[in-house]
Amino acid sequence: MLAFSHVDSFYDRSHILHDVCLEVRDGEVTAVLGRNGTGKTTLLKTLMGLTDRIDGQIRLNEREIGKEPTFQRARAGIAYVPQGREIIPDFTIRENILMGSFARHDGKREIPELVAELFPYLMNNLTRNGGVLSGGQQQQLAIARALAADPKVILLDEPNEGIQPSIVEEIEKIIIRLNREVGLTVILVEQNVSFARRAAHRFAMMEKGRVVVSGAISELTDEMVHRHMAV
Ligand SMILES: Nc1ncnc2c1ncn2[C@@H]1O[C@H](COP(=O)(O)OP(=O)(O)OP(=O)(O)O)[C@@H](O)[C@H]1O
Repeated sequence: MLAFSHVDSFYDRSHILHDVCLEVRDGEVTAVLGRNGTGKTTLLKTLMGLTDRIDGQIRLNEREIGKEPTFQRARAGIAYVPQGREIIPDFTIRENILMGSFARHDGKREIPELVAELFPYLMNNLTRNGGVLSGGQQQQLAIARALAADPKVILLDEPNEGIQPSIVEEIEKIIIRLNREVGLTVILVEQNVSFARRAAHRFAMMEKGRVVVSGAISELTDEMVHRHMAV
């Protein structure tokens, strides 16, 4: 169980998250929804320790991680796939994947079997540079890098943004497999409500830095989507 308890989060003096309470259950997909600029990315960054300051508590099982540095949270099993993917263009595919392995708790520096199984294209092109890949391939690479940390929880920030429609379905299938077959806990920031409904067990809707409604995905009504997501 991952739990935010009355969390406020800041960039310098900008107060972005307000009194966020949220429980993310083990083995489930939790979709974080809301309009642009409502704090979804900041929620993930706060969990990774990438904002400047927080008040409140973040617990991973019984451990309070809210004041720990980012690398310790990564070692505790939380992996982050950022919006925009942040691939290192001049590093090869192999090097980009192995970057994730530095967060492994057991010190192994290897490409996991799971990555080979999920991403045959990457495995067949390990010496190509990350920068020459398409958006969809870079998204796969960013997920592979996260998996190289052998995480228990994976944070995905709009994984289908800017990706060709033909590849979107592939990425969606992989995300669902990571949860249903591999057993990873997933926090998915998503604008596509239809995918969120298919993939997620629970949802949290954000508005102006607050979680305004949350619950089982079956409780997400069209009226809520309209009220909190229509532009
Ligand atoms: N580094 C930063 N310094 C100051 N303010 C920031 C910073 N990053 C984001 N913000 C502000 O925090 C608020 C929430 O942004 P955030 O990116 O978390 O929203 P979001 O819901 O993920 O939106 P999007 O869908 O556009 O990514 C916005 O008002 C944004 O301008």
